[in-house]
Amino acid sequence: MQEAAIGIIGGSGLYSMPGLTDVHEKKLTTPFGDPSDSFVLGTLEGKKVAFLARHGRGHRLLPSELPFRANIYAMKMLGVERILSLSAVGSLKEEHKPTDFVIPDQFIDRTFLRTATFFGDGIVGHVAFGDPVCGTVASVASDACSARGVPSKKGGTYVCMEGPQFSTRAESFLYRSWGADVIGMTNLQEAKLAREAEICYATVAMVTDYDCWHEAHDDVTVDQIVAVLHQNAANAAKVVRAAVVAMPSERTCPCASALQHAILTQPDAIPAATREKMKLIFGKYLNS
Ligand SMILES: CSC[C@H]1O[C@H](OP(=O)(O)O)[C@H](O)[C@@H]1O
Ligand SMILES: Nc1ncnc2[nH]cnc12
Repeated sequence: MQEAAIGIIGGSGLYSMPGLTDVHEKKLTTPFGDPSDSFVLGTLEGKKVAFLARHGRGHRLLPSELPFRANIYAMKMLGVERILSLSAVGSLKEEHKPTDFVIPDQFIDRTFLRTATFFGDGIVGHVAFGDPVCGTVASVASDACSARGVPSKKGGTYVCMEGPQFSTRAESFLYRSWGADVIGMTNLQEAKLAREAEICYATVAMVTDYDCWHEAHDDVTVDQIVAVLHQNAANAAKVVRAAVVAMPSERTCPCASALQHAILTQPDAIPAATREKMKLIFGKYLNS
């Protein structure tokens, strides 16, 4: 049974979803271990949603410690078809001001300590990732910002760094020279795994700071991020609600069939244990 069609992942400063009704918690375990926290299931604007606090309630998990595979696998267990992620980001461009929202459509990977695939253990595959974000969910999120009067920009490149330290100034200048828009530590692995799980994914990136490149602004600190996040929280909740209302029920994007031409391994060469472990993700393509 589908327990929720829409998943919401709350990032730094967003550990619950205001306005949820009929709330109950569900603790899930997966072949990839436990998710960041229990899921909070409920109804938002008449639709069933599943909320997960990315770093756990109480903010217990570093970006490098996040159980990305368990989180996305658990979303799949719940029947989630679309994930809307909320994240704090630093701005790499003057035009993206603290409290503005950006809906990224590209990523640059600067992580090195994470596993970001469901493939392996005898099953090999490669999904297309040229467009790493679902166009439908990104448009819905962007329109929701406009409808709620939140300054936002649709499109932009998110640099995903390992952390937990913030960037050096040389790195920040480098990312600016690449034309990147925002920087954070969490979204790329979620986007990759959601694509492999054929779940649509997009992020509302909430600008909290100018990292450390801007001469007229102090270098980023957690205090500064938390202060801006408090200002952003009400806007984040408004945008999520508007996005949930507007999310179409049918999927017409390519995300739903991302695995169709991705698997290389001959079905009879896949170890039985891997086939069993991964049937929720790959099962419909392993029938022969
Ligand atoms: C709170 S400072 C850095 C921290 O904030 C962002 O988290 P999230 O993406 O979960 O909102 C950033 O990625 C870092 O993990
Ligand atoms: N400047 C920054 N760098 C990395 N992650 C962030 N999250 C919020 N601000 C950030």
